[in-house]
Amino acid sequence: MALSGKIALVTGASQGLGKGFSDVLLKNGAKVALLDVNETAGKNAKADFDKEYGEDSTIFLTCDVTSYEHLKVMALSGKIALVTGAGQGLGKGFSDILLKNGAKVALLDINENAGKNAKADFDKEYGKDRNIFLTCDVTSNAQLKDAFQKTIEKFGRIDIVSNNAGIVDETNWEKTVEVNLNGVIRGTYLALEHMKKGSGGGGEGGVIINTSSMAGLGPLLTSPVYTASKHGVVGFTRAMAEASSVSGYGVRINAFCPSFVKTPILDFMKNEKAAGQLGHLQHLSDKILAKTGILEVPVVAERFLQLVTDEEKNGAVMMVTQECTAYMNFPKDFKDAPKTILP
Ligand SMILES: NC(=O)C1=CN([C@@H]2O[C@H](COP(=O)(O)OP(=O)(O)OC[C@H]3O[C@@H](n4cnc5c(N)ncnc54)[C@H](O)[C@@H]3O)[C@@H](O)[C@H]2O)C=CC1
Ligand SMILES: CC/C=C\CC(=O)/C=C/C=C\C=C\C=C\[C@@H](O)[C@@H](O)C/C=C\CCC(=O)O
Repeated sequence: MALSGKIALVTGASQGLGKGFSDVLLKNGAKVALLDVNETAGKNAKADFDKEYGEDSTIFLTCDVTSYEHLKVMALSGKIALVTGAGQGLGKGFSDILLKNGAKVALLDINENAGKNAKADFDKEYGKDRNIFLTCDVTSNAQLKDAFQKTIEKFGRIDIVSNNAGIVDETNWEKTVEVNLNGVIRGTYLALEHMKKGSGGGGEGGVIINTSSMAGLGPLLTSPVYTASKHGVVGFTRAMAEASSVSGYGVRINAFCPSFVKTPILDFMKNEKAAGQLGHLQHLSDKILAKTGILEVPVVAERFLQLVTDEEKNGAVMMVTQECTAYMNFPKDFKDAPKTILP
C-alpha cells in the first residue's frame, strides 16, 4: 500500500490507459479523482471502481482538458471546505459549486432543518461521503471551534473556509453585528489556527472568503447597522490579508460583495419588525430593488468560485452586480484618494 493517503488526479480516466492507471493507483491505496469529458463513460468507470474499492475511493468530474479554466477549478479535487450559513441561499449555492468541482464540504448552519435538507440534496447529487452537516451558531466560539474540530476529524484538514452566515435585523441590531461581523472574525481566526503554515501552525495554507455585500462598500439606507457590519467585514478582511501575507501563513483572505441575490434574506425588505427605527423607509425597498435588479444564486456562486481559485488574489474585494463583476480599487495612499478640497 505504497500510495496510502495519497490523492491522485487522472485525466481521460474513464477508459483505456487512463482507467488502467486509475485502477493501479487505487489498488495501491491512493484515492483518485477521475476526470473525463465523456460523462457516461466516466460514471460507468466510477461505478466499476466503487464495487472494487468502495464509494469513497474515487470521485468523477466532467472535465475538458482543452479549457484551462475548467481544469483549474478541478484543482479543488480532494480539497476540504467549510461553509457557514450553508443550509440555504448563497451558502447552499457556494457549497454546491464546491462539491461540483471536487471538494468535500462541511455544511454549518444554526438552522438544523435547512442544514439537514441541504445535506440530503447533496447526498443525492454527490454521494453521502462528500459532505457533513454540523449544527453551529457562528455567535458561539465554542460551537464554531467544535465544528472546525469535527471537520478535521471527518476529512483530515481544511483548505477553504467561507464565512458566509449573515442576517438583517435592524431592531435587534447588536445581533446583526454579532453574526455578520463578529461571526466572520471568529471564523477567520479559527480557520487560520488550522490552515496557517509555519512555526505558529501546522496547516498547509488555503483560502478564506468572507461574505460581505455591496452594502459593505456603500450605504444601504434601509439597513444602517447591516451596512456597518458589512463595511466591517471588508476592513477586517483587507487588514487580515496583509497580516497573513507578512506572517507567511500561506492563507489568502478575500471579501465577496454581491448586490441583491434571490434568497430568503430578501424577505427582510418586507419585514417591518426587523426594520428598527426605519420602518417608515421600507416603501423605498421596492424602488432600490427595481434599480439594482436581483441576481440568481448560481450566477453569484460562479463568481465565488472564481475568487476561491484565483491564486493571485489576497486582500481582494470582489463586487458582483447586474452590470458587472469587478475588483474594488481602493486608494493605496490617502493622498491619492478622490476628494473634495475645501477652501
Ligand atoms: N441575498 C442577498 O441579497 C445578499 C446576501 N449577502 C450576504 O450573503 C450571506 C448569505 O445570505 P443569504 O444566503 O442571502 O441569506 P439566507 O437568509 O438565505 O441564508 C443565511 C443562512 O445563514 C444561517 N444563519 C443565520 N444566522 C446564523 C448563525 N448565527 N450561525 C450560523 N448560521 C446562521 C441561516 O440559518 C441561513 O441558512 C449573508 O452574509 C448576507 O448578508 C450579501 C449580499 C447580498
Ligand atoms: C437588506 C439586505 C438585503 C439583502 C442583503 C444584501 O446585502 C443586499 C445588498 C444589496 C445592495 C446594496 C447596495 C448598496 C449600494 C449603495 O451604496 C450604492 O450607492 C452603491 C452603488 C451601486 C450599487 C449597484 C448595485 O448594487 O447594483
